[in-house]
Amino acid sequence: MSTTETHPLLAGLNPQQRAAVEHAGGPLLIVAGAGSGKTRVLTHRIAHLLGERGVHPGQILAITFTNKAAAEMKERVDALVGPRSRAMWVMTFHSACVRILRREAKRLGFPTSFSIYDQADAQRLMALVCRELDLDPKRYPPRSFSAQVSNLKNELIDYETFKARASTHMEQTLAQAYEMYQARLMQAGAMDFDDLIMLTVNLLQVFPEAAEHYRRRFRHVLVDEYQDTNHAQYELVRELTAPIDGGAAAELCVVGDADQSIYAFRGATIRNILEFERDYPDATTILLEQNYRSTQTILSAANAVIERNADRKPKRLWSEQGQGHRIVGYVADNEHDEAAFVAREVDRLTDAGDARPGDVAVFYRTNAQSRVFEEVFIRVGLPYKVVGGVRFYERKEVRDLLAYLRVLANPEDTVSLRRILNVPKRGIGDRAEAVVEAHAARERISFWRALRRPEDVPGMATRSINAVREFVALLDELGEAVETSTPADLVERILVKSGYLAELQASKDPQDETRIENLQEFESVAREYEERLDGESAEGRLVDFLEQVALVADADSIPGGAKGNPAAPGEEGPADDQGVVTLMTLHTAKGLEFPVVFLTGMEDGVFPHLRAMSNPKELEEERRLAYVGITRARQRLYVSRSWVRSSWGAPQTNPPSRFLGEVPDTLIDWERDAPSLKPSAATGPASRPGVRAPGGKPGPALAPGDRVTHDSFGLGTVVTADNASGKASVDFGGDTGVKQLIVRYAPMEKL
Ligand SMILES: Nc1ncnc2c1ncn2[C@@H]1O[C@H](COP(=O)(O)OP(=O)(O)OP(=O)(O)O)[C@@H](O)[C@H]1O
Ligand SMILES: [Mg+2]
Repeated sequence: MSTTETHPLLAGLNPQQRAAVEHAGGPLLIVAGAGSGKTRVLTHRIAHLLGERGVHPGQILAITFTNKAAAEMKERVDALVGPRSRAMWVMTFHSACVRILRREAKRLGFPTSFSIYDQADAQRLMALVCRELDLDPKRYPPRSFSAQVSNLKNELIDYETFKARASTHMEQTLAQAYEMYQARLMQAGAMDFDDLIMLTVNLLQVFPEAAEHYRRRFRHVLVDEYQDTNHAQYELVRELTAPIDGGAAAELCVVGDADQSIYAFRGATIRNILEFERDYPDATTILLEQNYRSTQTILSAANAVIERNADRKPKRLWSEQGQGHRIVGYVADNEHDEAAFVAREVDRLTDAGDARPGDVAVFYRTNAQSRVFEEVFIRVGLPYKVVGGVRFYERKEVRDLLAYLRVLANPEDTVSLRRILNVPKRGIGDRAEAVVEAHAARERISFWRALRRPEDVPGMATRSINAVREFVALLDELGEAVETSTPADLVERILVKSGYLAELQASKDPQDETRIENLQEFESVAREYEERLDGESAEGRLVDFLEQVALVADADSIPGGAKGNPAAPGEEGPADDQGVVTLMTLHTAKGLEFPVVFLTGMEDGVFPHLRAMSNPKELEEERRLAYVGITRARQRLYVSRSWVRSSWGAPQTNPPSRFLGEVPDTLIDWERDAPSLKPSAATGPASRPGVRAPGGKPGPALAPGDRVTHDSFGLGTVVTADNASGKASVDFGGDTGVKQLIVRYAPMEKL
């Protein structure tokens, strides 16, 4: 590679990558395995468009899958081209659609300030609809209806179409619920997440002027993680890149890896990538084969696993990074021991100067698995953050506050309005709510309009009428402040004027203290939003603020992000920062990379997920998820499983994950390949050299019959104790029953 004539932008790219960056004209598909630089090609391509081809940033639409990925891509482009990147749309499908729909909402019969219902809101609304239709929740579970409607929308099937072809009774009932659900959304001036995509596609299909506008605007459309687009998103891309009158279509560049498709359950279809060439006959395809991320050992493991999937184009990734470290395996006694092992290893790596906490990621299959890691990490003082999962925006108090804000932005938002009707308690009970609802339905007026004239509602008690009047007056008063206040000031006003804060402050429940902290935290979210406006006035920005919140509150939300936690993991982190360990699900890990990765819970029934084990198709999806997990690691990979794991509070033993068996033995060093808990085991991990306890503090020596007191479980009696392994089972009686504890980590004292 001669560097003398190479533009700096193109240095650091291999010939295939360079070709992809320089390609001009027809559609471009880049298919390649993990870590081969697909995302890097996208960012460099954008920089090249701006720098070499005179493209204006406003003409670029770059789509990523998660907010996190969008933020990272923006950062990378920013580093390459500077503040000019601001005019560019680098965002998720959902964010891009919101932007389009805000401008065009009127055409579709929605107010410009339409609300966005996330999954929880959508499920709530569906539950209301099912109740209104008098459906037996056992036979017609609202959650399942909500999921099915979501699937239909991902396939761009509206309720009319579905109704016309519904044949079974079940389908007809679903069609009815779908129709009413849409009507209620429309009345509320709200869209759910799937509507954002579907309605944008509708808009582009039904209004040629609108379509023309966006096709002329976006001359370059780039999509990362294309393998995870669903049908609706696929159509959206097609619409945006259709030829314009008397001109050419926008340039389309998509990158993806069929082996990393992990969202089939959300309607993503690998078809989109496998058949791109058929759908876009003049497409150019570029393959990338060199992996720049991982050691050969890690790649070999990933290749060995993914090879088991049928129907895939074989490809072999190679790396120039050498074999590197072998994979380290660990069989834990239980999930606490597994977490302790991870904590210990992180300690060891940091002490040895081999890694910083910020270099380390811990992956697990389901959100719930984070809790034990959190507990153990807190106990040993290992700093961490959870990405996704523990959802700040799903906490009750945060949702209540959001509901207030949404009602102020749009009082027709009935779901939100009903949520806060009696929160804090103000004497508007279920009965009053029900009569208002019935009245609204009879008079064909909105809930809000009915609420404004409580004296007209038949069957309302005088006391309720007064309570409703006060509530309406409160909203009117708050509503007057919307145009003149900043979102953070509005938050404060709501908390004070509604009495919400006072109620929490008066409470003796320690949980309510946490609630207050969360509300404070929310206020800082609003303040941070205002700071990001860069001097622009924040007054009257409620709708814009809510939109941003709705989007981060989506599946990949980063709760810690609101607190300004250390920046993104990996190469982008500030150099002087030790960072913190990142905990996340495998799904969230997509597209990211870390020097050190722990793949935990490698057990059949956990990963692969129990649900997937009897279904070959789903099992293949789980295997792709394993491939995603393994290929996040740059230098070191750990795999662990637990001998016993509690499931619904009861201990359960799972066989090792079949994916472990698919990794060649020669690649793994088992630090421990059997649990220490087996009845006859005389020596435990504590007695082994090289296995240190973090903190190193031995627990109290226990014997059966000893009395102990535990911070959470209270008084208990030791049933069995194995002082060599440091494990004990303790009977706490009552609902708690017998618990398996690792004595040195348990917040427990011997009496
Ligand atoms: N030509 C190159 N020279 C040096 N480093 C590279 C090159 N191409 C990519 N890399 C580096 O390799 C790593 C992986 O790249 P990138 O994240 O773009 O891969 P990807 O194909 O998008 O992976 P994934 O499939 O996991 O999304 C990054 O750290 C990137 O900077
Ligand atoms: Mg990528």
